[in-house]
Amino acid sequence: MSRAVLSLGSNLGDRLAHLRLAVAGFADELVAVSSVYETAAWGVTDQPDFLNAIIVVESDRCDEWAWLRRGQELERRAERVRERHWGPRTLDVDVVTVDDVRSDHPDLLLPHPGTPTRATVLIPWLQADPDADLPGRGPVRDLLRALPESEKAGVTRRDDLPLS
Ligand SMILES: Nc1ncnc2c1ncn2[C@@H]1O[C@H](COP(=O)(O)OP(=O)(O)OP(=O)(O)O)[C@@H](O)[C@H]1O
Ligand SMILES: Nc1nc2c(c(=O)[nH]1)N=C(CO)CN2
Repeated sequence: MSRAVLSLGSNLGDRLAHLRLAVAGFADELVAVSSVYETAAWGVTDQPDFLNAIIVVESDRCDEWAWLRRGQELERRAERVRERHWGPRTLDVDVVTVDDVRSDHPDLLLPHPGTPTRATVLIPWLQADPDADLPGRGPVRDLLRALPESEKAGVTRRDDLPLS
């Protein structure tokens, strides 16, 4: 059995519809789903706010590469156009972790290297799985506690935007 944590993001077009498309694409494998969070853009900051969420999925038919391919297929279905690094996108599906798998292959870095510093990942992940652990780095709860308040301030839970 393979268990993956996937980060969903959208800041173009109908953002909620794009996240819902991703959740529907993993409907048969869903174990946990966070709320939707509205988040100020990090990295490239002159772009619209994102909606972000975390889903936890499980299957005995997927390995880490299959989870990546499934996410990329959903990005294509959302008509994502790659224009700019860290730029606006209809749908981003990042593989945050797959069990304890470590990978330094550039096409699939695991755990996803941005995870420890991204409140946009850690906050919804902790909600979806209060016992979450980032392999090699420890409890998500502790990583989140270590982040500056300024990083967390831009992350707002939006329970008025249900994923299903
Ligand atoms: N853990 C991972 N999850 C998703 N894509 C990954 C991962 N590790 C490496 N990649 C590679 O990253 C490339 C796409 O990156 P993308 O344009 O989505 O990056 P980004 O989302 O803008 O930035 P970031 O990865 O820092 O969030 C793909 O070629 C994909 O194979
Ligand atoms: N708030 C927020 N900002 C971002 C995000 C994201 O998912 N949320 N993704 C990016 C590229 O992956 C760049 N910036």
